[in-house]
Amino acid sequence: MIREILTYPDRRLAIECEEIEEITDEIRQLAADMAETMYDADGIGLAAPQVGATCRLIVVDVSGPEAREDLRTYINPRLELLEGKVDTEEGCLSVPALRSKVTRTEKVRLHATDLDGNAVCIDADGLLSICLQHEIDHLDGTLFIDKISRLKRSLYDNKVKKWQKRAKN
Ligand SMILES: O=C(O)C[C@@H](Cc1ccccc1)C(=O)SCC(=O)c1ccccc1
Ligand SMILES: [Zn+2]
Repeated sequence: MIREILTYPDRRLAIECEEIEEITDEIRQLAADMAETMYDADGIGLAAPQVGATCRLIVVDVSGPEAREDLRTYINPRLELLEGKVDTEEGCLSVPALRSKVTRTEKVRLHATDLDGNAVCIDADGLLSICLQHEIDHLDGTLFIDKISRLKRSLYDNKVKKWQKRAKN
C-alpha cells in the first residue's frame, strides 16, 4: 500500500537506521509498499526512514516512474566510494520545493543483500550512483540539505517556518 512520505523537519528523517538481521514477511511488505510509494511520488529511489521505518532498506528504479522496469531492493546497503567527483541538481521527496547542487562521488561499489538473501556487489556510475548515495545517506539520517550552503539552508528553513505558520492558521 502507498505510505505517507515524511517531510523535513520531521525528526524521524534524522534517525540512524538499524541493520536488518532477518528478512521477514514484514520486511518484504515494507519493500513492496516503498516501491509503490516511490512510483506514486514520481521518485527514482526511496529509503525506509522516509516512510517512518527505522531499518536499513532502500528501493531504487532509475528507469523512472513511467518505465518502472528496473526496480532494485537493497538490504543493509554499504558503499565504497571509488573515484571521481560530480555535481548534480538534487531534489528529495522528503524536502518539498527545493532543488540544489550537490557534489557526489562519480563511481561507487555497492555491497548489499537482496530480498532473496543473496549478496549483491555491483559497481555503479551515472544516475544510479547518485541515487544510491542519496538513499544510503537517508539511512544515516542525512538529507541533501545537510550538504548545501548555510545560506541556502537558512533560506529554506525560513520557507518551512512560513508554511508551518500558514498550516496552523
Ligand atoms: O527523496 C528520495 O530519496 C527520492 C529522490 C532520490 C534522488 C535520486 C537522484 C537524485 C536526487 C534524488 C528522487 O527520486 S527525486 C526525483 C528525481 O530525482 C528524478 C525523478 C525522475 C527522473 C529523474 C530524476
Ligand atoms: Zn531523499
